[in-house]
Amino acid sequence: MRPLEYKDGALKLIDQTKLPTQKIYVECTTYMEVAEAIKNMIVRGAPAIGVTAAYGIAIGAQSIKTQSKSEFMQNIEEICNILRSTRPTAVNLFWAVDRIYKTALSHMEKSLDEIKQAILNEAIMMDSEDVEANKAIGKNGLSLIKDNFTILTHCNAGALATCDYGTALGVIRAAHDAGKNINVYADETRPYLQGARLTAWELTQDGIPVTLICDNMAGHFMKSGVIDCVIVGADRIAINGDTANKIGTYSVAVLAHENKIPLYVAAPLSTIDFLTESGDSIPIEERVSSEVTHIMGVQIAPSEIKVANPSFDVTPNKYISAIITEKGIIYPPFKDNIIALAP
Ligand SMILES: CSC[C@H]1O[C@H](OP(=O)(O)O)[C@H](O)[C@@H]1O
Repeated sequence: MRPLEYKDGALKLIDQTKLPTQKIYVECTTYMEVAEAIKNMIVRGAPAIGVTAAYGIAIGAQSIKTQSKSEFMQNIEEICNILRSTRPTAVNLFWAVDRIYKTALSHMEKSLDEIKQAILNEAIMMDSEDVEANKAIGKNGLSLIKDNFTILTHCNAGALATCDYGTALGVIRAAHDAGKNINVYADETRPYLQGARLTAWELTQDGIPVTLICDNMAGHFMKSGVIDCVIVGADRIAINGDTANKIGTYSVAVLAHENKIPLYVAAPLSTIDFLTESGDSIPIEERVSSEVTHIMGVQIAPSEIKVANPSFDVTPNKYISAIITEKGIIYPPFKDNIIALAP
């Protein structure tokens, strides 16, 4: 199940704001439409928004008419900055934009048409690399999942958050396909309900047993011995292992720690920020109030109410048992073991 598909100058996206009741698509033919799709969470999820931005630059490059290479690169820089400005927390976005920009620079001796093609080829390569990375994450995570495990997950770190297969849900898919008879408890994940709307939908589509719970029920099911482990995705992992993920992950992590339940982060290396020492300096996106005061357009709070809506929080490394990547499982001491993987 892929959230995005590039073909002949257009990027077709599943409109994730409409799932699960409607599976409709949005077609982006300009880089501004791609930027709006990321900003408005038509496409979301750290790896997915990175590759989406890469395709956005490729589409933008095709529209640049100048025959001057310096003007072309100025235009590319403007497009990159617009895509960088869409959302601040997922480091994959910045990693992807930087990789495309460097691709353009490394082909400067070529013709403009060849540079445009090189940019598109790089975006296509990043797309397929992400899918392969997710399948490797799934395979590497298998050793942590015992038969008959009940796994709690938060938000959606599934195929819809990546280019396919998912990270946290990649481990869950791999365990299910390996016949481990696992079942999943999915937090609804207020306020945007990625768990209720997306994870529950994905796992149901795949025939993986899933129970939807409200976020405030997670502690009860941990304390009562239902949950065997927690697996979540990530938007930015600092080199000391502190991890930014969907708001509510920190609460889940503290509850898991209190109940001696392992919490695993599943993420590709493109989610590790090798320039950030700790979670203290990870920017946290603040989103619009209406995401809290309305559910699917239905008002549930007074219009004039003051709202705080941080879209992510940071889980300190002491609450994380291991980080599952495509290169293998990273255990504490995270800083030494993460730096060893630095490009
Ligand atoms: C596979 S990373 C998914 C990651 O991104 C989500 O955030 P959002 O839905 O706001 O893009 C959430 O933090 C997931 O864990």
